Amino acid sequence: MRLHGEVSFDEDEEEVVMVPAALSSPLNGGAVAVTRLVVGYALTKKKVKSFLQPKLLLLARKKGISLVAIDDTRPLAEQGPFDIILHKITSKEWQQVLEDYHDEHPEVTVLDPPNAINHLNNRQSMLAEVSDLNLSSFYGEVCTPRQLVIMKDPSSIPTAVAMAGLTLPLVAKPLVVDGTSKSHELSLAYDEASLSMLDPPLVLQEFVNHGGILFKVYIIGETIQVVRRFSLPDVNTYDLLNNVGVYRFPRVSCAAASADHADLDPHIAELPPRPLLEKLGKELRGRLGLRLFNVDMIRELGTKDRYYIIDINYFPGFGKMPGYEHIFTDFLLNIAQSKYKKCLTGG
Ligand SMILES: Nc1ncnc2c1ncn2[C@@H]1O[C@H](COP(=O)(O)OP(=O)(O)OP(=O)(O)O)[C@@H](O)[C@H]1O
Ligand SMILES: O=P(O)(O)O[C@H]1[C@H](O)[C@@H](O)[C@H](OP(=O)(O)O)[C@@H](OP(=O)(O)O)[C@H]1O
Ligand SMILES: [Mg+2]
Ligand SMILES: [Mg+2]
Repeated sequence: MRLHGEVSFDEDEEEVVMVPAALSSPLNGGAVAVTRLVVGYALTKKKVKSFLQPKLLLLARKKGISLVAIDDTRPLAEQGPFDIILHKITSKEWQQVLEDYHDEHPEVTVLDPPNAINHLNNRQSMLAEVSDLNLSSFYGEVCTPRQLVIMKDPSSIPTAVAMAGLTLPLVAKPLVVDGTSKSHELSLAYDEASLSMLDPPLVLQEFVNHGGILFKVYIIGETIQVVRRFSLPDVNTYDLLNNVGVYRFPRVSCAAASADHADLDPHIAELPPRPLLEKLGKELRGRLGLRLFNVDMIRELGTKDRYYIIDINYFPGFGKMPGYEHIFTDFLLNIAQSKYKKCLTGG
């Protein structure tokens, strides 16, 4: 772990060494460590507004964490030094800058590695990582809806869906997830013929009735927090028989408005069991190689413990999580602590 090297003397003439937060114990020679953790961030304006809220900035400062904006008009190598780089920029140029920087500075923690994030930028690879989870001994079964990727030729979609045996209705989702509003333009298709009106590349995912409530499972390192959100309403047989066509629907479930206090059927609103979420979080961190993400999970209507993962988001709207400022600052400090311990033990 690199010390930040700023040595100064406080009023008691006690040597004070500016070091990363991990070095919170007294240094040899009696110098008292004044801890400081430098976190460089590369985020969009929208993300800075939603994530770097005053309560986070204040608490970070109290905990000795400096959050420093990375200037994308200057070479990254001329900025810093950083202990951690936090980012959510999708451009290939930025990914290359970050990878080159990390080659030169392996001691800097990158949250999260671009090649791991890329898995979530495609709705096929996103769920491929979780299609074979075997968590049934942990209070429930977690799977993914059947889906079909369509790369081109809209006219081929009805036949492809019939051949794949997918059950209507289907949710049509852009294949690429790149942070643009287009990647969130979803539609619900009620009949096969109408599918030829869709615009590939896309993924067609079987719609699973789930009582109109979705569970957002936020994961920050080893911390897991689940909230309820309003979701699309169920589609019953009558709806299917009396509707044709493909209908765009607005972004649902990412609104901050939680459904946690709504008057809901307990069978629908009951949260997934904690042991299941803990096991799921551990599995996904390992499989995805990520520490900052959330999972959209639904419970199939009428079942007690059959869950579907329908979406995974990198660095989502943590600012909507109750108490996120405490969770996130502790997460950053824990990274520094574990690096410091590795330094001490040569681990
Ligand atoms: N297979 C499905 N079955 C039932 N409902 C679904 C399914 N897929 C999506 N939905 C509904 O559509 C909403 C949006 O889907 P999804 O989360 O995949 O889109 P998104 O653009 O990635 O959203 P965000 O990233 O903002 O969470 C879900 O919150 C849920 O309400
Ligand atoms: O925290 P939830 O409720 O899940 O909402 C998030 C969405 O799931 C993400 O898809 C958004 O990220 P992108 O808009 O970059 O895809 C993300 O946008 P953000 O990165 O601007 O916060 C959030 O809207
Ligand atoms: Mg979602
Ligand atoms: Mg998403």
